[in-house]
Amino acid sequence: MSDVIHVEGVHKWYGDNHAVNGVSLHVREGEIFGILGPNGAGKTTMVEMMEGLRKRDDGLIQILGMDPDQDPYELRERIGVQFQSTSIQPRMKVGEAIRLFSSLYRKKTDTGRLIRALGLTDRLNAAFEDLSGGWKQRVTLALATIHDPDLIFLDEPSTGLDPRARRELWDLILSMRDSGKTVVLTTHYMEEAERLCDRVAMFRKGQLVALDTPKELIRKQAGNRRLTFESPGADSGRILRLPGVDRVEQEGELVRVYATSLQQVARSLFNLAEQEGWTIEGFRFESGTLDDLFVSMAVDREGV
Ligand SMILES: Nc1ncnc2c1ncn2[C@@H]1O[C@H](COP(=O)(O)OP(=O)(O)OP(=O)(O)O)[C@@H](O)[C@H]1O
Repeated sequence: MSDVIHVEGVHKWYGDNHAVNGVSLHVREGEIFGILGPNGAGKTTMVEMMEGLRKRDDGLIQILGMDPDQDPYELRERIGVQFQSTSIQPRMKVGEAIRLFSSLYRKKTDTGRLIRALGLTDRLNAAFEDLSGGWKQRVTLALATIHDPDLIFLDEPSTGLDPRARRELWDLILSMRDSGKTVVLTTHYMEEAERLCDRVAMFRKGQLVALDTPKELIRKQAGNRRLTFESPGADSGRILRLPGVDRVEQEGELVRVYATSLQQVARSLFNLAEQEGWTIEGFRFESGTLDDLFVSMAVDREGV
């Protein structure tokens, strides 16, 4: 598989703020590549430098073999960028928006097919502002892909959608990959990244701190597995001092214990409960999620 995106040692400063700090990564043809990180981590800056919307200060970026700072117009024909729904005229009808966007590109495509694929046939006469969140996202997806781009950038595509609309949108994104497109997706939802992404890049304070498949990221992360139980009397301070425990979370009666060796910690935990006279109910082992990884990375790096 060839690389569609090649980023090498890229930096961006806003005054003294080192917003992107020496990032290198490759995105392969036909994958869904996730970009994750807390607010202000540099995700938007990184993605917009790839799209040719912001200029880098240092390093190399090649998108489909082009330098976005040198060939922005050529690049625009080959990539699709999903705009926020707020950038579309509220009274514009769906069909009008599709015709308008289609006229902006040299490449002429079968818009009828796209309209059918996204299920928009019955919505062509609806004004954009009258659509629900899920339909608005479908329209912005149609507008981003109207010129049949090879590479599609999606920025938090499922924000504000209800669970059903989110799942439908995920199916659409997966079908794009199935048809050979490469998708770069920025998201705050770990579940979205786990479900959709072939590989995930985690950003923090302008740096790339991890890059792998969601499964490998979770597997490699020490202490990302946990055991969970309910107990009215559990003392999280005491549990944290048990050998092998990395972290303890307590929400009311619910306790989550993160550890590398869960078996050993489970034994000590039951002993502790017996000594201290508190009960353990609903005890279970749970495998880690990207959410856990995200939190533990934030904790590690903040030193909290
Ligand atoms: N146009 C700008 N001018 C000055 N500083 C900026 C600009 N855009 C972003 N920044 C700063 O650069 C850093 C990275 O911001 P960026 O928006 O790229 O992060 P992000 O990870 O996309 O955050 P979010 O998830 O909140 O969108 C932040 O400290 C932000 O305040």
